[in-house]
Amino acid sequence: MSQLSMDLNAPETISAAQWRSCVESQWLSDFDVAMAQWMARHVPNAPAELLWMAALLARQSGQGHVHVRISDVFAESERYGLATDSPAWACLSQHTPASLQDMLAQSPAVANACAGPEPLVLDGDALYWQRAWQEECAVALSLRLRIDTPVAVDDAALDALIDALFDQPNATNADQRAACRLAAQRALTVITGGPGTGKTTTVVRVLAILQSLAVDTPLRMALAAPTGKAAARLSESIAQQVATLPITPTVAALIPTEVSTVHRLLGVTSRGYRHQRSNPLALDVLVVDEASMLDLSLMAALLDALPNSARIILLGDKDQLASVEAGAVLADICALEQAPVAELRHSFRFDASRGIGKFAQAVCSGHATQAPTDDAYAPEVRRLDDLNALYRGYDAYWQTLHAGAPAQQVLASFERYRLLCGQRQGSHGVIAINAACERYLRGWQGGDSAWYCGRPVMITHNDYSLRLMNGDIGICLPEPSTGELRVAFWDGPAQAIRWLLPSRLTRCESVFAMTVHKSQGSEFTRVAVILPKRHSPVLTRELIYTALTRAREHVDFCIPNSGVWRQTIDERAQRFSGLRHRLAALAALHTTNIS
Ligand SMILES: Nc1ncnc2c1ncn2[C@@H]1O[C@H](COP(=O)(O)OP(=O)(O)OP(=O)(O)O)[C@@H](O)[C@H]1O
Repeated sequence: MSQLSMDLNAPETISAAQWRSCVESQWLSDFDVAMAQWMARHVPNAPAELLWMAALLARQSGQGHVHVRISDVFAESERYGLATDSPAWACLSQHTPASLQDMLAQSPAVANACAGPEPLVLDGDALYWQRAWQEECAVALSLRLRIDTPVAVDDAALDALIDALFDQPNATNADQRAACRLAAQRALTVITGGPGTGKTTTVVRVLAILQSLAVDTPLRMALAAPTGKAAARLSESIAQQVATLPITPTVAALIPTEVSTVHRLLGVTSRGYRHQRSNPLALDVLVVDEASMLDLSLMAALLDALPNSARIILLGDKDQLASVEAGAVLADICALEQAPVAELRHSFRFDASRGIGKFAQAVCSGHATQAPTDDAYAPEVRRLDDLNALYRGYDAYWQTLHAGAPAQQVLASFERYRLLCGQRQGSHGVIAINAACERYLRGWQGGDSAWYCGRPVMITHNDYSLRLMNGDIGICLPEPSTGELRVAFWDGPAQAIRWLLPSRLTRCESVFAMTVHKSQGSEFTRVAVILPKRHSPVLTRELIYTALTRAREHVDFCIPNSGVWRQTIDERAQRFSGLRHRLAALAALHTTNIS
């Protein structure tokens, strides 16, 4: 789908010149136009209104929204990028929201809140792609079923297990104890908290409790995360935690320590996922870490593959950015009334009264309206606008590299520092900063080949034949036995290295800098956050919070325009979806049926 591009010979309800001007003004992408043109070819006499709305829906989906509400388009046309002098607005504004809704409802391309062959669905005044509508309905039903299913637990046994696994109740473990209780009593639980609040500590205890309560029946439990990086991090900390628990060897042996990616768990094949309703996963309990990164489509696939009897425990930080793809499932569940959510508020990593911990709270609450220039957050958080100084953050990596250290050390050294940009484009975007950082670091090395010793690359798509996932990072180094340049990747949890020929990596890019979005699920000792000179809607409070909490010890902020900082803190990330509403409506239906 992403290969689609504008078709200059498409039927001319809307002229090629009009489409081109939408792309040139950056209101639409080539892909958005191609989607509308596809509609023009397949729907006889498609009116211009339908095509503009299809293009607008494609644009909004690209920004992570699941649907477009017609009333919102009229009430907030600016938010949708509809300039008053644009041909799209000239066409749409001839209508009232109700008349546009009626017109769309008459179209053979639009189904009326039901599954069917039509590419679009109108549900109330919300317009969806057919697939997204079906996924949202399925996710809502499956989550609601679990929220409403009571789980019988022996309370006395549960209390005894919690007492055995935790110190006496105190201010720092009270939330964790409550999270364990909730997770034992519910078929769906969200355990949310910022960095180092004990999500892993808690979930390991939850698994020990569930297994102990099941007595002699071994539970089939699995752990998964949306990215390879997040899976590797969880694997490491779970294994450490299980080893320290006061539990019997039998229970310990049943707690999984291997963490798979969600894609791998589902078993990706060329025809879709191996596990789905007709071939469900053989599981009683599934834990998904970094659940804020789960998009609607992946969540739908996961729930489809899980038997209804399986419990789900989602771990994540509800204040972080949502998934790259459309949807915000974790945030939607957390926003429900009486949601099965346990929040861990005490951070064991950051002191809430200083540095990163204090600044993260100020960002989250919207109080950090001043860029971090004062001493309130120093020395952990600094403002540093000199880009060359930020590039020098890679000095230690460059030294490890040129000392001829083994690949493991070079990869580990690279993981200690990262430049994080708010966006891809522009003079302070990922593309330009990567190029500038490469020039700066390579200055003395000479040569201009694309593949050079020390080039770090990130894979930009899932490549199952090479066992590489979107987001995996490798470094170009001389392979020790031949001295030839190859790309070194971590291979499994045992610190092994896999070497691949650069020419086999067809879709990858240099990664001295990455977007904050792409950094989700990763952690570094130090990060530098680079904001652009002009504000854009992707710059939000949640983006700053996510960037800041990627760092374990230190954060530098490069803020070329102080006004952009304030606008960014004032802007909230919003995802338009019907999931929250659908979950609430299903609860109301349930209550009515019972009464
Ligand atoms: N109740 C507790 N008492 C003492 N130390 C704790 C407690 N809970 C967690 N810790 C410690 O705090 C640190 C962070 O815990 P943990 O890794 O479970 O947090 P997390 O929320 O999963 O972190 P991350 O943000 O990396 O995902 C660990 O060193 C852990 O041992």
